[in-house]
Amino acid sequence: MKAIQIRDNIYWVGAIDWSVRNFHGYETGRGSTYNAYLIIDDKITLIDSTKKEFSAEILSRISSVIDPAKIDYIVCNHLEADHSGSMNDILQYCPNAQIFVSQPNGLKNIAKFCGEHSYNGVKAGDTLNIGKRNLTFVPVPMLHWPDSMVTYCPEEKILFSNDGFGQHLATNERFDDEFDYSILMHEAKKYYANILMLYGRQAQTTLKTVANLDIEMILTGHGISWRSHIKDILDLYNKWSNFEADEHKALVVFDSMWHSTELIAKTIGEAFNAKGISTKYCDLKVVHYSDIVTDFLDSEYIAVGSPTLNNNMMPNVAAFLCYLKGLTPKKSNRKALAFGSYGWGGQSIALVQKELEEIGFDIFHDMIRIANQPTDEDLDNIYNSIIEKL
Ligand SMILES: Cc1cc2nc3c(=O)[nH]c(=O)nc-3n(C[C@H](O)[C@H](O)[C@H](O)COP(=O)(O)O)c2cc1C
Repeated sequence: MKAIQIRDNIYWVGAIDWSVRNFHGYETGRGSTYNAYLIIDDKITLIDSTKKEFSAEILSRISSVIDPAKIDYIVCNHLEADHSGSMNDILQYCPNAQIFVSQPNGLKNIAKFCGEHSYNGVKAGDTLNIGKRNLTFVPVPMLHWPDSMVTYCPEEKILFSNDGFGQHLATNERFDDEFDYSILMHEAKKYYANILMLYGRQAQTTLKTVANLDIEMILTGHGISWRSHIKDILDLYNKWSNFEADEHKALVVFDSMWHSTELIAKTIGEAFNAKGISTKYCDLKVVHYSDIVTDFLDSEYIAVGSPTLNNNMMPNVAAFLCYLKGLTPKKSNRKALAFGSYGWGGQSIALVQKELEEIGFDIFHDMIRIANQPTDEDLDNIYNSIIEKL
């Protein structure tokens, strides 16, 4: 397989994963890529690698430019196996290559990911000269692991951003001006929501650092890289990392066995719409939670409903709330409501509300509990009561 030239003597040598549909629970309907970059300078330098399953692919792309035995330096911006998994296989060809990883967090753990080798720890601002070019290391802890860092090349004005600004997208195109803009931005938002939403503070710190750099290209660790829409993606990261909500957006998330909770969900949505708040229905039987959190990222309101099943909420709803709880920053101040139908005990609704409170949402309306199927009168009451609160 061939490398793709990015600039003179800089190549993309990553792998395209057309088939991946589940990435640690995140539904990746458009696949993904594991991006790695090769710089040919006095010291031949590889930046990041791929999942282990793609060792042959990265090695063949590297081999289309140089003999992998000639690699002098490898930069590991992030230990996670999608960026480091093939490093051990690559090192079989260039056992004397020097490896650079963040210090202390990368250095502490890299052997567990890449095997026993000699590693060099780098700190904020450390610079590695590779010939005509320099590489400056900028650790970005918890964006999204403790070891995460980005690498900047001032001579090229390129930021190798690893997981920052990436998207899960399998594509032969490498740059933002070669690909459908709205799909790209949607996937960038989905990536931020599912991987980085919890780490808004760290993203803000990174954005401040990035703002001081002269950047012509952001070469990402996944999907498409940025050269024409850098300002757009930085502005969006600023908005997302501030956790800014649109007061005209609501989500109604539910599961339902016999449609009663579903009827309540539709009524709640109609009330939102009547107040000019655009509402998305998310039936957990068919909408994946990684898509729901993408919409949640900028929705002011969220209503979550579950019928009672065996004294509990539905498993789908519990899974969604568990995922949402893990990703939502503290003090999020989003507005929430619990609802559902039940047959006798009706425990699910209070359990949902408790989870919403624990996540830190403002409960803007009393929980809605309806025994069995809601009557027209029940639905009218729900509609009017919600209108009153909005
Ligand atoms: C398998 C099963 C278990 C149930 N367990 C409970 C329960 O423990 N407590 C309760 O109040 N209702 C229970 N119900 C009744 C449902 O909550 C009730 O039928 C409700 O109206 C269903 O809402 P839905 O139409 O949104 O699915 C159960 C129903 C089924 C089918």
